[in-house]
Amino acid sequence: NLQPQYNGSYPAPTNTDASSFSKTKFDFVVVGGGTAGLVLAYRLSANPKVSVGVIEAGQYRPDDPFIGTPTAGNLLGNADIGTLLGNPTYDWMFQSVPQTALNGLVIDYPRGKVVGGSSAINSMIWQRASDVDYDNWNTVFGNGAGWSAKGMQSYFKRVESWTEPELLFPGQKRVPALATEHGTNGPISVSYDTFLFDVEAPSVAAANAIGIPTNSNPDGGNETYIALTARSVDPKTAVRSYAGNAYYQPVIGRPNLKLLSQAVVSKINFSKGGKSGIVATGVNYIVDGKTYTVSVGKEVILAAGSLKTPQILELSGVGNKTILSNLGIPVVLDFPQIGENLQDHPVTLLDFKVKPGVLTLDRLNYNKTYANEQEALYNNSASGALTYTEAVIGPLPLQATVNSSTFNSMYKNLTTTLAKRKQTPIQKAQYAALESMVKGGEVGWFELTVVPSGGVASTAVNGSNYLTSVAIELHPFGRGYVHINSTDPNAQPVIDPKFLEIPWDAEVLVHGSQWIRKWMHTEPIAGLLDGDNVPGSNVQTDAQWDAYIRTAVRTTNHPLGTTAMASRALGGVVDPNLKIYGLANVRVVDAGIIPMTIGVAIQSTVYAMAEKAADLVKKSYGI
Ligand SMILES: Cc1cc2nc3c(=O)[nH]c(=O)nc-3n(C[C@H](O)[C@H](O)[C@H](O)COP(=O)(O)OP(=O)(O)OC[C@H]3O[C@@H](n4cnc5c(N)ncnc54)[C@H](O)[C@@H]3O)c2cc1C
Repeated sequence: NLQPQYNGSYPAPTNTDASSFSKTKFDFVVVGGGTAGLVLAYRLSANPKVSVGVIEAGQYRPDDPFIGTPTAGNLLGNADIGTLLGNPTYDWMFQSVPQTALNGLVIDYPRGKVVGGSSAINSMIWQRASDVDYDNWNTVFGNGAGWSAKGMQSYFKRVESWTEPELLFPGQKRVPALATEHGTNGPISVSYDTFLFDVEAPSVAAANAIGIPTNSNPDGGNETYIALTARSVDPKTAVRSYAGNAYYQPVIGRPNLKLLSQAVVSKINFSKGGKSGIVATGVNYIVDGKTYTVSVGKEVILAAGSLKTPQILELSGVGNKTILSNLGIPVVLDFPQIGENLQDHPVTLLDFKVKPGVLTLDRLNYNKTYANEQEALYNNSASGALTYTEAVIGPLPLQATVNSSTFNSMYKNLTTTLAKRKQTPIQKAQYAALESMVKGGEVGWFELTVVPSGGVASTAVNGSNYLTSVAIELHPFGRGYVHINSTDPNAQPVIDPKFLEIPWDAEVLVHGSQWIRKWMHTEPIAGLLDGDNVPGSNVQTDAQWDAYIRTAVRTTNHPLGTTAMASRALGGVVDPNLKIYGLANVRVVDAGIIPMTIGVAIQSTVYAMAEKAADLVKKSYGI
């Protein structure tokens, strides 16, 4: 067996316990041992003179095969296939409030609750956005050149140990520039699928046939069009590479790094009135129903994720004073922008029947002999179907999926809608940037994907094969929020992504879904399919598609923006050093600081941002 073996039982012990942790005064307390939090822990504790304490609500599960095996966990973030999502050992299992524009539909919001956070349960897709997305962080949001695409590039490389692809898609060339974009000595292994099913290459060829080229270097500043997508998987062992095994396991022995697992942070404690202003003095956390306090020497770093960091701030008295006062929480700092500006990529689902004999992932579910064979291959040689992650992904400019008259009419409707809305300063800046981006066609607006299985858009019939295509809107205009409605730190926050509340967002998904159907009816993929499944071919007109997608919207699991990095004038929550305005020593380092959605899946950006944050923290203290 190629997997490294942890021979003990789960949850595995870390290197501290609740009581000894509370007796230590750490230089830095990191709240959340997830994707970004563990990058901070790894980098800051590299200096033996710096003490770092990490508090993580989930368990420590080194070498857990459900986390490690690419297909065991999940293929698609929001699908109930697999063992990680909807399983309280790994997942916070949040849900949105009923979505007004989706006839009250409630959206499942999985979030990693384990050492490694969401990187332990995600779909492992590894993408980098087009330059313009990061350049906006510099110019539109006022954060300076360090946050531009150029300023971030060395941090993307610092994360990665990249291995070049073995297989190539139709239309793909080996370009040396792909290698120079990537790092080769970083903690996260980045590689490509070595096993594909029968539907990927024909799908790419069909897209090529209708004018969508293959992009041989999607990481070189232009993400658009179809690529063989990289993934965070170790190519030698075919095991998921994530914050837990890449940024924590190797440094568990550092005496100056303590990670307390299964502990829920309930509050940051502040002192007020001194010349430094509002200073965080420590953090409260709950283990087995008992509350402990740990003190902090330098800083509290919040890395609890975009849906939990605002909750911790609000429970600590930092947030909208009306929300806090209604719950009887004493106000430390009135900060109405905390928890606002929630953005996410909405996705809608379509599936198609695949002809008998055409290999898809479904065979693992209904054919025990095949499943056993593939399991043996995985265990003995790190190969076969169990190594699979989604490979065909294409962020397309909107103009590639709709004709110019449709584009012009959509754009006109958009400007009319926006003109009627009251916009906050950050929304004004975002909408202006989005309008210029969509017209420029430099970024992906609508993303196509191929999932070689059923069970996502509809219930799979045993013995049948499917192709699911997930249609994602990459730069939505909808803006939601996450806030508390309870003083209980274990209660889930109120999450409202406001999916499709701006009609443009629905139109993008309607036209995108129609494009996907056209694509799937194009050879050579058409010859492998047995017709539309869900929605059926009775769905034809724009109005019928609109009605369908409002039943089929899910999250792509990329919530962000709830503690946005932007200038004060725009209503940002953190400054370009990721420090919360108005607090002396609290930083946020998680997906919440990303000010606006980017045109790709976000994990590589979260890692790179956290690497940069570690440098910023070190610089502030000369360590
Ligand atoms: C199901 C799913 C699929 C995804 N697929 C992809 C993909 O394929 N590609 C991609 O690029 N991105 C993907 N993403 C998104 C990506 O994984 C996340 O955006 C990223 O990992 C977020 O990192 P983070 O550091 O902000 O938060 P997280 O990694 O979620 O870390 C937050 C940590 O804080 C802990 N925590 C929270 N509250 C408390 C508290 N009160 N006390 C103590 N600890 C606390 C949590 O348990 C968690 O470990 C996916 C996400 C999910 C959930």
